[in-house]
Amino acid sequence: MFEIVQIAGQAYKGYGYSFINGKIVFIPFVETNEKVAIKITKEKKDYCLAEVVDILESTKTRKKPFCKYFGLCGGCHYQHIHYNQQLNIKSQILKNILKRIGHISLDNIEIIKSKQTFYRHRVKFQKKAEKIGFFKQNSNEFLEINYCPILVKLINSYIKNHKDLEIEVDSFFKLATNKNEPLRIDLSFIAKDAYIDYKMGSFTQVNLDANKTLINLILNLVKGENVFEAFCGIGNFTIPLALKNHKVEAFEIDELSIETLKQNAKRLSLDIKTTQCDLNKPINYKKPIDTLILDPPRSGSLNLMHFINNKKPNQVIYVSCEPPTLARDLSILKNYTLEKIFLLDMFPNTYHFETIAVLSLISK
Ligand SMILES: C[S@@+](CC[C@H](N)C(=O)[O-])C[C@H]1O[C@@H](n2cnc3c(N)ncnc32)[C@H](O)[C@@H]1O
Repeated sequence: MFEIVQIAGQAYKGYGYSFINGKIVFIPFVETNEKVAIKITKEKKDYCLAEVVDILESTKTRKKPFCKYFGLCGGCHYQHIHYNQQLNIKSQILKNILKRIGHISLDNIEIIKSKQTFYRHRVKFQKKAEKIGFFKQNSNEFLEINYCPILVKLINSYIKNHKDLEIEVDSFFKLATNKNEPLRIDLSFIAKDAYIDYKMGSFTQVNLDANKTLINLILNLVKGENVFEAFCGIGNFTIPLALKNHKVEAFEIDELSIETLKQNAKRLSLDIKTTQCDLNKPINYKKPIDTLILDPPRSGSLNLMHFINNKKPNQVIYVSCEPPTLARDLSILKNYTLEKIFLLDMFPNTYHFETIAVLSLISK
């Protein structure tokens, strides 16, 4: 049975929402104010999921998606919406989440755009027999692809030319860049000939252009000499900060990442103290901190919030890929004002984005 609804607003994770008999219904690939015919696909106690059967009235910001797999593939959520409107939606969603979960009201979010296609440098493919693909939207069903306009052109050429090779799916980029050569983050925009070499297996940012913007933003924001950096990975921020003469101590759980950071620091003759540790456990750190930077996984970091409340660094820079945990964590901080929030669109055409929150201590 079909229902006709008007889209009331946009929710996180790419959905629009509407209500049927007071119950919220989440619908992908729509935009606020559109009138659509939908079919309910899942009914839960508190909400329903639905799919669009027909668009009866569309918005002016709707456009034709540029990828033939859009709507089938689980990767993109917003190709049907003009880019500036995607940014408005993301910023509104961030504001709503900060208010609802963190009780934080904000007038201003500074939006930083990035390149809309061919930006992704790393990917995890699914493989079925000799075929390469992704999972379909909200399922484990395989979808064969021969092209992805979100991935960099190098990876696309690899899909075309080497489709029938036996490959480890998460080593795809390594193979595409010639077997065992180390991968590289170029830092020559900070210091001549500077770079970070790394191997597959550690976390790295997937959009290298937007990553440059992120590094520059952090370098411009950081105040003071002594920096405590939590969840440092392979040193994506650590090495640039040390190149700019900050005294950084970096903390991370992953052994390979810490080893990679150390090797890169050694080659660049940088004096960086690293600690391999689980930041969910109590942190014992006695030295003064001017700026604390954290870039946790999606789960956020309640433990770091308690550490910050006790330690009281002058400045906190929180880099987050998951607004709900960011909002939860910020609401716990005592004695800090939120100076600025940036929305860096690292993942155009998907619902994902990075948020950078800058806070300063009100009083010790
Ligand atoms: C979002 S990444 C950020 C890495 C780095 N800032 C970058 O830009 O590449 C999060 C990092 O946190 C690390 N991590 C996850 N859980 C952790 C924990 N409990 N303690 C310490 N580090 C952790 C991961 O290994 C990963 O390197």
